[in-house]
Amino acid sequence: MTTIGVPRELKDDENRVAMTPDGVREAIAAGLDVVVEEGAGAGSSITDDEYRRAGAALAPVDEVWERADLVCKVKEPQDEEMDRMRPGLVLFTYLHLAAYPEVADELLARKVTGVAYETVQLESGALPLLAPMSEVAGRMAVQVGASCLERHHGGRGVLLGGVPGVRPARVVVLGAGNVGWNAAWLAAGLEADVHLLDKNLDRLRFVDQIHRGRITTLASNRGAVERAVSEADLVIGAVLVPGGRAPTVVTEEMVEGMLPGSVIVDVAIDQGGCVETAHETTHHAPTYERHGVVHYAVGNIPGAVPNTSTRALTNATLPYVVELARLGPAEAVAADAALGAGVNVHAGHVTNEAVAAALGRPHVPLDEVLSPAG
Ligand SMILES: NC(=O)C1=CN([C@@H]2O[C@H](COP(=O)(O)OP(=O)(O)OC[C@H]3O[C@@H](n4cnc5c(N)ncnc54)[C@H](O)[C@@H]3O)[C@@H](O)[C@H]2O)C=CC1
Ligand SMILES: CC(=O)C(=O)O
Repeated sequence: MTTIGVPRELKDDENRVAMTPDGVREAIAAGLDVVVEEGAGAGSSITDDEYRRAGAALAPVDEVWERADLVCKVKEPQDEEMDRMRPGLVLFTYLHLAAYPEVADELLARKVTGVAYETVQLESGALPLLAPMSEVAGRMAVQVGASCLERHHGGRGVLLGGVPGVRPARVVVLGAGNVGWNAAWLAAGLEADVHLLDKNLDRLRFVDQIHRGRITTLASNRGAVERAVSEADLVIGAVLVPGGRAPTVVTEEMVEGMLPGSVIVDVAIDQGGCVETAHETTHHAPTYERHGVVHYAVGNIPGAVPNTSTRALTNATLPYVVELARLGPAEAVAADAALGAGVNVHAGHVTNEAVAAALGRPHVPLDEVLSPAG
């Protein structure tokens, strides 16, 4: 019988866990075994007893990694976890290998099958396992941006919604996907003056219709970005090329032209960031100042609201976890092309084309190295 392992997360201030007790119940009902690290749910306010009642075995960390055929995590493996990577292990988690090439090197050398939540992709292009955390991060980007704008946090001292007689903050959102739309929606709800940019005009049409003009939509190009950013109190970076490194949309020169005390929240930092002056920060030390502009670029934003995020994540991942565990990776990717797109590395090869391009490594088509017949 396949065993699913769920270890505690080790990334800085990462309080999510990869499976809820309800998820465990469903996996057990599908005929699988689940072993959860003792205390893994504590950060999400889930007790060991809740996991036990759902049917999981609780075990110390070494036993979880040793017993599991499929390890479900939230974030990319940390340095302390690398020695646990072994040939044939299936690791299902956010990997963001374009931003963490050293993690890719380890997974390749250790011949792990690395299935990345963020590149599981439906035929429509949708990213069903990135979407829930993008919804959380987009909404949080507005609340952290509002806080960074406060004077004692280094910001311009502007209230997002203004007050009668005083203009609201100008919020510029780059990318109208799941992060960007959620951010724009929340900022508009707080009565900010919201400008949303994307290269995809159909997406802008959709947002415009839903919000009936309440959000100003703009086609994204260098000129439009430069003008929008120069007038912004808060800029939220939310562009994505699936699997690839984030394109630089805001250059250092544009940052130099921003208002003193304005704020950048670069949510796309987990793919390398779309603002040239952004580098990854942590929940412990989330901001720094560059050219008079406050930068916030936490790579695991939803980790700050784990009660919500853990549940939203399991809601989306569970069917794929069960599919992978029941069928094994070869049968599962043959049965579901969306999962195939999720396989970034297998048996020492990079099997996702966009990830290979971002890493500057050769791409080996998945069906050449992982198929039911093979
Ligand atoms: N830091 C964190 O904790 C988190 C980060 N993210 C990241 O946020 C980013 C955005 O994710 P989603 O909104 O889910 O992606 P998405 O695919 O839903 O949306 C991305 C949008 O960017 C647009 N785009 C691409 N290139 C562009 C360009 N040059 N100019 C303007 N628009 C462009 C696309 O047309 C698309 O509408 C990703 O990198 C994702 O990994 C998501 C969740 C948490
Ligand atoms: C998407 C991602 O990297 C996160 O939720 O942490």
